[in-house]
Amino acid sequence: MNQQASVFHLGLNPDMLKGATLAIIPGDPQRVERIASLLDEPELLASQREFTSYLGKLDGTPVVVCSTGIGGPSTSIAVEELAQLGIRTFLRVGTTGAIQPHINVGDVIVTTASVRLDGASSHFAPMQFPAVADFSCMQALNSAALDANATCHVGVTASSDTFYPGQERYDTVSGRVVKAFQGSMEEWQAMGVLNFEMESATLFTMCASQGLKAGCVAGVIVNRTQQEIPDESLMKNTEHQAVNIVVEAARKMLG
Ligand SMILES: O=P(O)(O)O[C@H]1O[C@H](CO)[C@@H](O)[C@H]1O
Ligand SMILES: O=c1cc[nH]c(=O)[nH]1
Repeated sequence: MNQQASVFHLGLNPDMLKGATLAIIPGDPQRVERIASLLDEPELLASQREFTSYLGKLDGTPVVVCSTGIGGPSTSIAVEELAQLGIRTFLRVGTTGAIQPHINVGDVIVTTASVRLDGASSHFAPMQFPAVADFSCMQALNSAALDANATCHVGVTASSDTFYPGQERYDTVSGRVVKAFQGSMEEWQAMGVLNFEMESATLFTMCASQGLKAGCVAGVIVNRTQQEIPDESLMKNTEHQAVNIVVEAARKMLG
């Protein structure tokens, strides 16, 4: 904490959180206001770098919404500093690329555990430690998805530091992917991995290894077996569905 008792990056101090213990954490700062609008009495707290935060209430209980930015390093900062401020449960809501043919754009995925294709998680626990979601968070997210009549897939996610090589994308300047990732998507598919995203490995490892709870729901905006570029209008609807689900899951966690 600095001299004003604010944490280093988020621009928040303990008084501002009013005792909140649960945070909803999207990657995109622009998603924060939309999530906060579904809470009672939403109030902008701070906006610094990739970290925009709001406080709101669900059935009278304070809830924080704070963006993590893209990837493990910034996610680790957001989660660390929110935990310093008293947050104990983290519900990530993101967008994702599915890699199994039966998953459609518009579906949602609740992650049970993540393949640790990130670097930040190894700063919290050795690679033998699983990046596993908290069971009660998974249950709340799955139940909220069913209540919303969403098509929900529950399973393992590959969570990568990079959007391009780590997710075996060849539509890059060089057109190359390093050998370590060539053929990796096919291998994950064969192992039943559902999707790619970029934060859950760090989030789950740091939470599971430090007595914190974490869950992750993501809206499917592309299916990598069909297309690389998302349809903008479908993307917004998918994102909104995932947002509605995470807010209702938060309500269940607090109830
Ligand atoms: O939509 P968000 O939450 O940012 O999540 C996904 O989108 C970003 C990549 O486009 C990565 O952060 C990935 O995890
Ligand atoms: O393919 C995708 C889509 C969203 N986010 C990712 O990390 N990958």
